[in-house]
Amino acid sequence: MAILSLPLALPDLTVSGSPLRAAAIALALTWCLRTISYILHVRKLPPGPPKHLLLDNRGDMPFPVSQPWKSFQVWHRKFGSIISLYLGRKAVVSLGTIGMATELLEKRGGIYSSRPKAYVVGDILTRNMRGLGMPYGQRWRNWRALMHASMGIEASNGYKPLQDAESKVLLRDIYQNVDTPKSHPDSIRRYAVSIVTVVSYGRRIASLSDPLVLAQDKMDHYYITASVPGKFLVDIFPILSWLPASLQWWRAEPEAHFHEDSKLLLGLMHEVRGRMERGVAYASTATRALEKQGAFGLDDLETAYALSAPFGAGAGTTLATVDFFMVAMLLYPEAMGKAQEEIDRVVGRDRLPEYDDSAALPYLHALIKEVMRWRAIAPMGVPHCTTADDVYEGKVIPAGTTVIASIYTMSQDAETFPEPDKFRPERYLENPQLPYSFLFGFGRRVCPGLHIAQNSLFILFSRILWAFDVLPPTDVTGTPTFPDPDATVGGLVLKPAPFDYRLVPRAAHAQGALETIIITEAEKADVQLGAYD
Ligand code: HEM
Repeated sequence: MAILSLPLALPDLTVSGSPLRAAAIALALTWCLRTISYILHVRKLPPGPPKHLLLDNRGDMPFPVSQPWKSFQVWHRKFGSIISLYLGRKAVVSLGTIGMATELLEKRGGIYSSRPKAYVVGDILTRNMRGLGMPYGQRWRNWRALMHASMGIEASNGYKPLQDAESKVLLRDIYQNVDTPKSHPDSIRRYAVSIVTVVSYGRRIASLSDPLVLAQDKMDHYYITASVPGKFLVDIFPILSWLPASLQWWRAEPEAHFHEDSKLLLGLMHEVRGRMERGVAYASTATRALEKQGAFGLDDLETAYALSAPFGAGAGTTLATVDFFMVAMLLYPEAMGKAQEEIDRVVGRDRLPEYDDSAALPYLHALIKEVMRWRAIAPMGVPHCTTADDVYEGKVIPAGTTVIASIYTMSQDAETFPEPDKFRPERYLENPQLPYSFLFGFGRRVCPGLHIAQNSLFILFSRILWAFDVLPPTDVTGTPTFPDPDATVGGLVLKPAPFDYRLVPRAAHAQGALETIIITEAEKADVQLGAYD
């Protein structure tokens, strides 16, 4: 086991006077031992920016600390496709090519599939029961088996009727509000949220003010706030976690949230159990989990937390991708025109695009891939963590190292994607082997929701482009305003900085005909969706 990750023993509290004094001695001793182990390891790590004894590498970043993926790209160019650095006392290894990430995260997945330890959001706030951050091990395997059962290709196909109906409702929302384009993002969010709540609980969301949405938003808001580096000292100085619980001054707040969240999540799960007992539950991750709770090996609380994964990981990611789609359509109208031309040719004017049209729309598929590559919404994936020491090309990667797939660096690699900053769907037509799945991560932790996500993107993009032109807002003089494609907000998941767009019914459609199709289809969808209310 790596020295860096040795669970160092606490000094005997009974012989050192007061617990506080003992804790201070423990802190000092640990700090010394950690520093020694750091010096021993540092030369064996993969290359990277200079390692300092006291400071980490944040001060060396060529880009603002809030955009580490850009600094990683610069360092990959300078030091190679595998680099190391320090964030706090934590060794971080970044992988800058798809090949390298496949080699380590996939082929050596047995030791590269955990998540970095999170003292507050992991140990206290969620008791490590939220899937995205769950440490590798039996509980994660149980959880992941449930995710596969409810989001594999076949199960995902089962959600297509829902995505079909919800996207019709969305088209009507957009059509009826063309004059208030600022309402479109909320309409699209309602779509995305409704999909993940049906996936989790078999229950659709008709309005964003649904108590389920408000409660989950509140829960996720605290999770994100508590994850901000620096919010809790213990995440920077983990040895503080050795203090007796009664002295852990930071503990009360996340503990209280844990109890509140557990109540909410158990309540949502019991609601499904009740519907199952009454024989009115729609098939979902919850029904699958509860039908075979023993087989999945998850108790009630673990099951309740497992069911929260699609909301946390699936709504924001889909929305961010739709936002970048809008940005790309505004900046590259010729690509939008080509996709519309293909849709018109295949679908015509008398009906909406359907999933059955998928195979006949290669340009649209290329456009979806290019949106995701051009502005990767998860520029550093979700960090993995090693569970054993490893040696790669003579360099040591100790157990407990945070391992990042630098998806931004990969997606902007000019050798694989010439002129990477250009939005050019044609590149995926010219070379159908061009990588794309890396945008969903690597190895055993690869995104389990990727089929659901792809099905959503297909039906949303095809129908939006069939019905509307994406156009920039204009001022009183008619001058258009375009978004800056490099202005982004977020960290783990990126989205464009706030920007405006208009969705204008296409002139290609006779106005009355477009309205008739959109309204008639949405009315049929309302009836279908009644089953999920
Ligand atoms: C365009 C949309 C999406 C993108 C780009 C995306 C991307 C990712 C990435 C990069 C990861 C980390 C993989 C790794 O650790 O190597 C991930 C994990 C995950 N995603 Fe997605 N995702 C998307 C949509 C969704 C959807 C719709 C769902 C659910 C309905 C979902 C559920 C999850 C879950 C539960 C994990 C955690 C997996 C684990 O830790 O084992 N994602 N996703």
